[in-house]
Amino acid sequence: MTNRETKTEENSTAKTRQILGMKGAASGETNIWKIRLQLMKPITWIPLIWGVVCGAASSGNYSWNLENVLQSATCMLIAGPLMAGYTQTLNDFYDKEIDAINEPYRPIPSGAISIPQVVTQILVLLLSGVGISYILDLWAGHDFPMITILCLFGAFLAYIYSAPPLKLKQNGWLGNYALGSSYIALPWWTGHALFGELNLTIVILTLFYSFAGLGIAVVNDFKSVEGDEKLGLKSLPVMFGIGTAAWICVLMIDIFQAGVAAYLISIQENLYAVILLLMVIPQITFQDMYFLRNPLENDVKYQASAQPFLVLGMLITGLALGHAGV
Ligand SMILES: C/C(=C\COP(=O)(O)OP(=O)(O)O)CCC[C@H](C)CCC[C@H](C)CCCC(C)C
Repeated sequence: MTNRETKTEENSTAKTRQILGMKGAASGETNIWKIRLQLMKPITWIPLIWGVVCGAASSGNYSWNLENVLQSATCMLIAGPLMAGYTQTLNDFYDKEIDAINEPYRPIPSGAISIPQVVTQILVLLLSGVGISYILDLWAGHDFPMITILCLFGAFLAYIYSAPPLKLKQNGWLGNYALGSSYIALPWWTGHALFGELNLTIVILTLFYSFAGLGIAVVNDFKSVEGDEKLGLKSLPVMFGIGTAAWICVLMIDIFQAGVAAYLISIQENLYAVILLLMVIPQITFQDMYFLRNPLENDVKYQASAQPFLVLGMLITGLALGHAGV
């Protein structure tokens, strides 16, 4: 490959990263809609959308008719573009200073978008998310507006995660559990509540599963150790050092998935439990091959290789719960 071809390829990768809201994005974008989309970090919508699918599966009531498809698509719109978009924009709004150190090319520290434009975006996304949640509750015939309540709860969690005085993200344990649970449990509850009755077993099991999400959330912290340290953010890599934090991270991911498999065995869903355990094996392999060897270099590579198996395991669990009628 010639130098010119390599440069062109690097440029297009940086552009893609910019649109998806990933680290290493290109700077200098002037189209305001692309900048707005970058702030909403579309890459982060995927787990929330997937969580809704898992919840629909665990309700045991999802059927492939047009109304259910449209209702689940609306729920995914709320969870992904609207509420995850709101959360990410709000987070970047409160992270101006730290992003100026860690990711200065991001839209706010680079000055690509003004503060009033950012505030408008936050409000529009939040109000649309809450409004459409209420419409979805009416459409699903809910006496109690569960989807709206979950949406408001998520909005509140997103606020205390990013904004002072609580700013949960400053604490490695609390912040990452809030992140893990709102990416696993919250959309799961929403999908389940849309098609069935949300119950305590689902709530507790998904909160348990969210500890694996905590591990995944910690992987995200290795990229920003320098800025976090300077600004006193107590992420796990800052508190325990890179090596120990990487081990905490992988143990959380593996042990809590295995715990969920043990629960599936306890409710006689043995086949689903075995499939879930089989999904953990490649994750352990990638932890050994990439992450534990060099967490700073291989964080993204590890996520890209291992995450598909974690999320498939979530769907297997959802199907098992739906099958068991939990
Ligand atoms: C902003 C979030 C993560 C980014 O964290 P951090 O600043 O450490 O990372 P970067 O350096 O990459 O910026 C996510 C925070 C999640 C939050 C606690 C709550 C999310 C709420 C849901 C989006 C609400 C979904 C409701 C729906 C399912 C009805």
